[in-house]
Amino acid sequence: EEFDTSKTYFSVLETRTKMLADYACNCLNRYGVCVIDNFLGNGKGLEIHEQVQDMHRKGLFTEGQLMNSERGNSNLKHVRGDVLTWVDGSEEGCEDIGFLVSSMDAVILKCAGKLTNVSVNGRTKAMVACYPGNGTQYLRHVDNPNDDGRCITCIYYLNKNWEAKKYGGLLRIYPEGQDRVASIEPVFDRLLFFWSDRRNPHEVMKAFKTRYAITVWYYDADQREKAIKGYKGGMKPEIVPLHSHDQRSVNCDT
Ligand SMILES: COc1ccc2cc(-c3cnc(C(=O)NCC(=O)O)c(O)c3)ccc2c1
Ligand SMILES: [Mn+2]
Repeated sequence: EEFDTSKTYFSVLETRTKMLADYACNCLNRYGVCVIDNFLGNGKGLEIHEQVQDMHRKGLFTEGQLMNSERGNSNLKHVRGDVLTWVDGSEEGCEDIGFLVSSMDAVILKCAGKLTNVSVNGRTKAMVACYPGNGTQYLRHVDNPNDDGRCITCIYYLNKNWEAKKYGGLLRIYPEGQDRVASIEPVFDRLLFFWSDRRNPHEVMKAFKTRYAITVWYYDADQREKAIKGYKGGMKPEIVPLHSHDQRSVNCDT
């Protein structure tokens, strides 16, 4: 009978997503950091890069907001120089970003029950960020220092032929209590997961070429519940349910 390629495609995708999830859980539980290269492949990666460049050209990026703690700093550019915009991936011209966050969700959904002390029940929208490349950086910080509910930072890099020696822009993570530094190049089609809390102080080194990244933060159900009750400012705990590829929003524990 007719060879059903679509079924084969989805079963291969399913198997690969499960394999990536197992790898991510092992790395996160053991090292607190996980790097996956060639996440979506050259074609899809280029489409996402194209959409982000279009958004940038249309002037949709704004100056990176500063958290209250950073506001005290007089020269705001000095703390962080990224410009950014938030998308949920359903907007006009953001379809490929939508595909990316669904692919991130698909991996996280398959991690259910296998991440130490974490039960993911949602995420932020996608933050599309650009370091303009005029020596802009992001000084050492912790994404979630005050238990605002975010447990995993997930970053997808879009930068073709990135050479850290020439363009800088390394992400440096200083895992708490370890004398090791993770230096991560923001290379095209690279996906990165790391715990968002104090276990992973990190910085973005000065970038001398336009540097694009798309980030989502995943929420832990319990921590977010508590954060909502005692909400005291900071990253607003707006939550997006996870979407697997058939666009149904599913809860991890179903
Ligand atoms: C209250 O509104 C906002 C709005 C946006 C915010 C964005 C960040 C942020 C945090 N981390 C990084 C980072 O570490 N990037 C690493 C890399 O690009 O390799 C980054 O680029 C941006 C933090 C707080 C925010 C608060
Ligand atoms: Mn950060």
